[in-house]
Amino acid sequence: MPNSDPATHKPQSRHRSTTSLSLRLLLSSFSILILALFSLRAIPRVALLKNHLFSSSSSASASSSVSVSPSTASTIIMSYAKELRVAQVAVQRATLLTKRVFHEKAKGTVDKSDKSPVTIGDFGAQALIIAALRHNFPDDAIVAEEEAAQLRADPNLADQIWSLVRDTRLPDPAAEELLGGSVPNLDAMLDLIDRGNSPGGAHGRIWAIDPIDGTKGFLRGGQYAVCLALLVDGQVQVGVLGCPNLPIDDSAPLSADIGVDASDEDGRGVLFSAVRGGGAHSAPLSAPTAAKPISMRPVSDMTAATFCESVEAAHSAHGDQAEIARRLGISRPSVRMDSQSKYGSIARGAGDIYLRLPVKATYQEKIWDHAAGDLIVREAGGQVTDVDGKALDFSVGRTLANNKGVVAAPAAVHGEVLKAVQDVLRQKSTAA
Ligand SMILES: Nc1ncnc2c1ncn2[C@@H]1O[C@H](COP(=O)(O)O)[C@@H](O)[C@H]1OP(=O)(O)O
Ligand SMILES: [Mg+2]
Repeated sequence: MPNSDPATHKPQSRHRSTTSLSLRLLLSSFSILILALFSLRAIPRVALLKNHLFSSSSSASASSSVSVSPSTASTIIMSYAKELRVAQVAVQRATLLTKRVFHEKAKGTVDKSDKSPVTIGDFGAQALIIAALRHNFPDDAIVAEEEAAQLRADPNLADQIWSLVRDTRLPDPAAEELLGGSVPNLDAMLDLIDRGNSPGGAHGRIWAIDPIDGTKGFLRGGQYAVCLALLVDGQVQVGVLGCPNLPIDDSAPLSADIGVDASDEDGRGVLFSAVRGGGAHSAPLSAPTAAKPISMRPVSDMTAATFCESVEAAHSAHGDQAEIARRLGISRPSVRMDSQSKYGSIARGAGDIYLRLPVKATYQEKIWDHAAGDLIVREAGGQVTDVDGKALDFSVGRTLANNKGVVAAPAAVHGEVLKAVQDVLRQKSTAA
């Protein structure tokens, strides 16, 4: 029996039935595709699949980002939309506190057990960020740099921090409400600070916080950053860096003196953020939602490249880094600045390369010093590895125990930079 049109009961032509069959086939394949896309979207690890499919093989196991269409990027960002929003606003609020301390002559500095400095700004910012995370994601683990033991033994110091935490509020009531509002009292503040004691690891959701990265820069009046990242099963999925003393303007040149006598006035204060697979963005620190995409600058002429390094010679080997730059033919002097501001600066193409060669063989980098910056650079088109060409491994605890040093550069030239790093290190070990 030929098919008949139910409306007219007239027999349909063969051509029409073939067309409708193809149309049905086309429609069902389309629905399967849509269903597949939706189920991927339901899994926050859609980006992981994308990175797996497209990951660069130019340098060992390091992964770098690839460009995706704006609609794919926004789908990926949607997977972590709440985490991103909370992280951005939590960092913004914490910088309101750090900026107050930055302008004080006395910053309530004490030495930690490892002799590194910590200020009332570090403790206060950590309390505010953890309060926001606990309010929104009570089941997530937290790895944060500071602990409250010293404050419990020093009520005067604890009081100074409490008055800062109590009085720091975002001007936008809705944003403040998103973060859960004020911390109730001093004891609650101390407990919050101590909530950052997770051992880290390869499983589950773990936030990594450095409340003031570059404390030495903060004390000197240089660059510093408030850093927050979300790791899921050991992979960085969200990264946010608040840099109060960097220019808002992504195209502002990286002046040689950017790391000294910094200020947070006159067009300064930038918020970098990234969601894995969704690209990297920057926004004024005062307006986190006004984010614009950023990308690394292509390096067509290595001699004109700008490389960034720590101010502190104890944190990275200036001599080795100068030799690497010489081998690469880089003619400009390095730009020195404290903190993960270096990652943000190369991610937006103000600089090109970030080198962090180990000074002490035994030092293990901390995950909170790199997680956000690593993702932001990779999402801006960069590649980040250690000196052996391995991707930074955030899955082994509070430190990057499987890595030595950091080499961050645009993906296209990372191999060339890494080769220079390895040549210099090989030469040094042969000479020793
Ligand atoms: N020997 C070291 N090598 C590398 N990084 C270090 C060393 N000692 C301290 N750091 C860390 O360097 C970070 C600052 O980096 P930068 O030099 O890029 O500004 C700080 O978080 C600091 O950690 P800590 O806070 O424990 O002192
Ligand atoms: Mg730090």
